[in-house]
Parts: sequence; C-alpha cells; structure tokens
Amino acid sequence: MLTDDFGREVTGVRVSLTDRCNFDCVYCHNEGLGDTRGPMDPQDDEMSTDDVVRFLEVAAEFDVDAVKFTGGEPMLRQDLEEIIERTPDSMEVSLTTNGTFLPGRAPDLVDAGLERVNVSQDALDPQDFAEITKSGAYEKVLEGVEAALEAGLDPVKLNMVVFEHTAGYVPEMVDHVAENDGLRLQLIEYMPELTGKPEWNIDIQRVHDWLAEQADEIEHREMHDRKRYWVGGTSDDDGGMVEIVDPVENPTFCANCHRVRVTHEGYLKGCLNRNDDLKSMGEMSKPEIREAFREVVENRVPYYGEYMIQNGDGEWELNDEYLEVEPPAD
Ligand SMILES: Nc1nc2c(ncn2[C@@H]2O[C@H](COP(=O)(O)OP(=O)(O)OP(=O)(O)O)[C@@H](O)[C@H]2O)c(=O)[nH]1
Ligand SMILES: C[S@@+](CC[C@H](N)C(=O)[O-])C[C@H]1O[C@@H](n2cnc3c(N)ncnc32)[C@H](O)[C@@H]1O
Ligand code: SF4
Ligand code: SF4
Repeated sequence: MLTDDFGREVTGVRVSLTDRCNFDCVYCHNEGLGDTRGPMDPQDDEMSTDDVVRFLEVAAEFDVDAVKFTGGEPMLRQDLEEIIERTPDSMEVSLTTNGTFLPGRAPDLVDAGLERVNVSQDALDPQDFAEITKSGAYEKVLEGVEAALEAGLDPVKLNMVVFEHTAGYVPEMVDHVAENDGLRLQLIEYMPELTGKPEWNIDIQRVHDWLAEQADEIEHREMHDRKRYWVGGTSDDDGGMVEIVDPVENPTFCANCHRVRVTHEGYLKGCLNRNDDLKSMGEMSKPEIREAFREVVENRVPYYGEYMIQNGDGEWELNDEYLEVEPPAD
C-alpha cells in the first residue's frame, strides 16, 4: 500500500475511459478536463483495453482494492465489459454513468463483474432534466436506473450536482430515493473551477442543515470524511440514504482522499483538479508504470483547504507556506 506525505493511503483508482459524451451537461467538469469533450467517434487518444488492464494490474500490486470507471460517458466504450472482466479480482468495480446505455447492457456488465453503479440524474422533471443535460434522453435514463436495479447492482446511486439550477429539486429527489427500494442519492457540491460559472454556487451547508433535520440517522463515511443521512427509515428497504459529496466546503474532504486518477489518454494524476502532476503511461512497461505510480503518489497534496492558492492570473499553485506546516494526521 502506498501512502502520500499527508498520511493518505491510496486505496482506490478512478479511471476515465473516454472524454466523449452523448450529453452536454451545463456544469460538466469532465473529470478535470473541463469543457473539452471529444467528438463522438472512438478516438485514437483513448487508452486501449490492454493499457487499462495493465495499469489496473499494477495498481492491484500496490493493494489498491477499488476501481471506479468514469468519463466522459464510459459506456460509450464498447470494450467496457471486457475491461471489467479483466480487472483484477481483488478490486471492487463500480461505474459512474449517465445511464442511457444501461438498458440492454446492465446484465452483461454484471456478468463481467460490475458490482455497483452511480447514475447521474439531476431532476425528476423531463423539461428540467433536458435543460441541464441538453439531452432529450430522460426516459432512457429512467429505464437505465430500472435496468441497473433489475440486474442486481447494489446500491444504485443517483448523482445530483447541487447548484443554482437544481437546489430547489433536493427535497423531491430525497423523497424519490426514500420511496424507491435500492436507490441512494449523492448530492454533489458544485465545483466551479472548470466551468467558469462561480455564480452558480450555492451554500452546501444549508443542504447539510436541512438534511440533519429530516434524518433518522446520520452516518460517517471514511472516504472524504463524508456525511450520510438516512431519511424515512434506516435501511434501503424502508428509507433512503443521502450522501453529501462536498469537496469545496468540507475542510477535511481532501485530507481523507484516497484515490489516484487516470485520464482517458492514460495520464496518471494525483488529484481531480490538478493537471500539473501528469505522468503519461503511454507505452510504459509494468516496471515503469510502478515507478510512475509511486511518483504521482509522492507528489499528492490535498487540493481544497489551505494547500493550494490562486496566483494573480487565477491559476492554482501549491501554497508553499502551508506545506511547511505539519501535515494532518491520517
Ligand atoms: N473534488 C473531488 N470530487 C470528487 C471526488 N470523488 C468524487 N467527486 C465528485 O463526485 C462526482 C461523482 O463521483 P462518483 O464517481 O459518482 O462518486 P464517488 O463518490 O467518487 O464514488 P462512490 O461514492 O464510491 O461510488 C465526481 O465527478 C466529482 O464531481 C474527489 O475525489 N474529489
Ligand atoms: C464527469 S461525469 C462522468 C460520468 C458520467 N458521464 C456521468 O455523468 O455520470 C461524473 C460525475 O461528475 C459530476 N460533475 C460533473 N461536473 C461537475 C461539477 N462542475 N461539479 C460537481 N460535480 C460535477 C457529474 O454529475 C457526474 O455525476
Ligand atoms: S453525462 Fe457526465 S460526462 Fe457527460 S456532460 Fe454530463 S456530467 Fe459530463
Ligand atoms: S485532493 Fe481533494 S480535490 Fe483532489 S481528488 Fe482528492 S478530494 Fe478531490
């Protein structure tokens, strides 16, 4: 197991399989690449099946025990089932998707070894959904969620980015997961860095406060020091779990970040929001990937909080002063 200078063990990897997408969500950070999604046809710059598997085998050697496949839209990759099938058995496999391609494919993904799925769904009203995603695929997404549940994926989490457009939909989304067995909700604090729209921010603390009033029980999740609120009952059968993903405002979120990332082009990076530590795995052999992985972990710093500062040009830089301070205990 590799541990960075801030005492954070790396237990998971988040692999973007493509920057292509059939949606154009107004808030999309494209896993750290911003609004640079590629054309819809398969692209030469994407990691091959073998590249992805080679990297995962190395990560498994370092005791990484979870992989999340994401994108762009990862289900645009026709080899997703093969990638999952060839993922080392020691890893829990999950997927974050917009859900449109789950109908028909969910059972094959489960057969290949997929254990759970997160489906982006920011609204319950088709018109609102279309405005946010710039897509008319609302019904397909609902079918996708249904297909995931039927295929036995557990849990099925709905991802909702909470920002100016969607903040008003939070209560109905909470009711929705409380009323539907097997569904959970992740409320994701809007990250403005890569969208250029800081004015869409809302105060996520208000959502915490409101949920605390509704909740029957509040749990803690170690990854990112997140809060989980049970509403309407304390099991997936009689209630709903709502988890808040709040990187910006939660001061201990980054201090509890245990993931290394890989871009669709095969660059290793230590943080979603940083592109100054990229390491291309290109044609690397396994020993070289091992070395690159070690190096990226060595260079990891928690991003939000006082570790990074914006310079006069609005670019983020390491706050050297802060780095001289004793890092937090793990
Ligand atoms: N800043 C930051 N945001 C994250 C991180 N992990 C997840 N998020 C945010 O949450 C969004 C949804 O991520 P998911 O992959 O669905 O969820 P997750 O929380 O990573 O994964 P699980 O809860 O383990 O399924 C991401 O695209 C980010 O916007 C992280 O490590 N750092
Ligand atoms: C980039 S998408 C990739 C996977 C897939 N296309 C999907 O939408 O689920 C992964 C997640 O990032 C979230 N996300 C995108 N832009 C965001 C932003 N600016 N702030 C917070 N979360 C964001 C989305 O809601 C989605 O749940
Ligand atoms: S579906 Fe996912 S990758 Fe596509 S635009 Fe929306 S958030 Fe971004
Ligand atoms: S350090 Fe913070 S911003 Fe970067 S990936 Fe981890 S939790 Fe996200």
